[in-house]
Amino acid sequence: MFTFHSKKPYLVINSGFFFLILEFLFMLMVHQSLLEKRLCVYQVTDSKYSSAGNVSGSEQLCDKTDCCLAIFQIINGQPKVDTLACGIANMVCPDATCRAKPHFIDPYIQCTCRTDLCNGKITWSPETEQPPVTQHYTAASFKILNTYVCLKFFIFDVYFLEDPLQPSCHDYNVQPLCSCQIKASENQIPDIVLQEVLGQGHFASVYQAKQRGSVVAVKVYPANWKHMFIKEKEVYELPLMKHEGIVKFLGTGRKPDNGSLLIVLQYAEYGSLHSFLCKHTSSWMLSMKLCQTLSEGLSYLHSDHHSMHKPPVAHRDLSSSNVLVRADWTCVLSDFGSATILRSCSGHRFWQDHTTNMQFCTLNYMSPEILEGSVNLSSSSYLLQGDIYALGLILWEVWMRCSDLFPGGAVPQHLLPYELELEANVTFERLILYVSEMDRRPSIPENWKALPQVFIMKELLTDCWDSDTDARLTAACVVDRLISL
Ligand SMILES: Nc1ncnc2c1ncn2[C@@H]1O[C@H](COP(=O)(O)OP(=O)(O)OP(=O)(O)O)[C@@H](O)[C@H]1O
Repeated sequence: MFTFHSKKPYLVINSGFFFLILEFLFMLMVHQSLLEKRLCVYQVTDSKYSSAGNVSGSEQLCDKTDCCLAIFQIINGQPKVDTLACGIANMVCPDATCRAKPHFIDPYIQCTCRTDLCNGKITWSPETEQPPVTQHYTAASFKILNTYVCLKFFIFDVYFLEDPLQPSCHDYNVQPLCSCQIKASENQIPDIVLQEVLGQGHFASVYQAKQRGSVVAVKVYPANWKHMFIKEKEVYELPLMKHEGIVKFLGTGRKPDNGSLLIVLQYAEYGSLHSFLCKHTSSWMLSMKLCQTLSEGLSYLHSDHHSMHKPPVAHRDLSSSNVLVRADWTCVLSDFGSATILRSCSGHRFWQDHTTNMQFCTLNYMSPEILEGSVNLSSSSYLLQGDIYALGLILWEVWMRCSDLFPGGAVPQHLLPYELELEANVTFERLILYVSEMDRRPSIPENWKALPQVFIMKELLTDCWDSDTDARLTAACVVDRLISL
């Protein structure tokens, strides 16, 4: 293997051994990079960010990623710090320094970078063609304007490549909202009188309100969350979004006193499915009505009526809190703040890379592939499949409150998925271990086994929350299976 010349020693290595050494060096580098933990500037208002690593003063030692993250809001032409912290697990950050990218959510910009404390220094060039500005931030100068991101998000972006060899594709273009689409079309809706608060979310508050004698629900976004308001409004305003399974959208408006932005919706008398299940048990027929109307709503949301310009929409934050129950015990989908419109692509190929699109979904309902960050970035169908996983969990929640499924026994209190197994405060770490690594799901009670329909129900749940995303049912199939029950 080795040949030494007497004067000049040459090392002659056979190719197998050469590659072995290369592999060893590569493993060593990987090992080193794993040992080396990234240090990021830390300044956030949302304590959830602290779970991304150990915080010491204004610095954070990242646990799950090599990337630092920075989010800025442009105010009066200058970037102001919004969030500085470690990125989320599996984030990809090709840049060594923090080079701000125009964010499709106006007026924010963001960067990810992979050198220590790189997120404390941003290079940003405003659209006005001014020379690039490099801003340094010290811990003392940070002024946090808004809480922006929580643990519950993942990140992607879309790139398109013309490919004449592939004139049509079977997938969808994940449609980012660009600032050119933002039209200030909100009108002041007259005669709205806000009454009691129905719910308080991450960005908005929902009120019961009176409008010309009718009861309506009004979602109020503070003026500085305009981008979230626009994102949700855009989904409601899609063609053919009127459906029995989707909460009726009545219009938008603006509060004259403080500029808050309003989305006016049909009022759902029982509130969220979550609060309904907390207060009520249901018969078999009622639980089937809830499940079926919910699945029909999702099936419609996912449907593609291409010729009529209704693209499929992935909800991406499906949970029992984002499903409403009307007076006739039918379910409607609501809260499209995280939804993604999947536009058909023709003559284009695309792939997705990690930049930004926030997903504020509820931890318990995050599918294994989203928890792991191992979503298939070459396809957008994973977004729909993520909804199906959440749908399976909600069906389980409904059936767990069905008195006919616990004959002679007490119906358990309402439980969120995994609440029994992992207790009320489910953490990301415990959930990923349980759901992904152990491939476990909410347990099916023993009582159910005596019932004739349980086999189909179990199969339906299993086929919704399968860890193999391609093995999951479509929402339309879920509807069919429920009808067969
Ligand atoms: N149309 C409605 N009728 C009755 N109650 C409603 C209606 N819309 C929303 N709510 C109540 O308000 C709560 C919050 O609504 P929504 O999820 O739209 O707000 P959000 O700010 O997006 O919340 P989150 O950030 O937690 O998803 C719901 O869980 C529900 O209890």
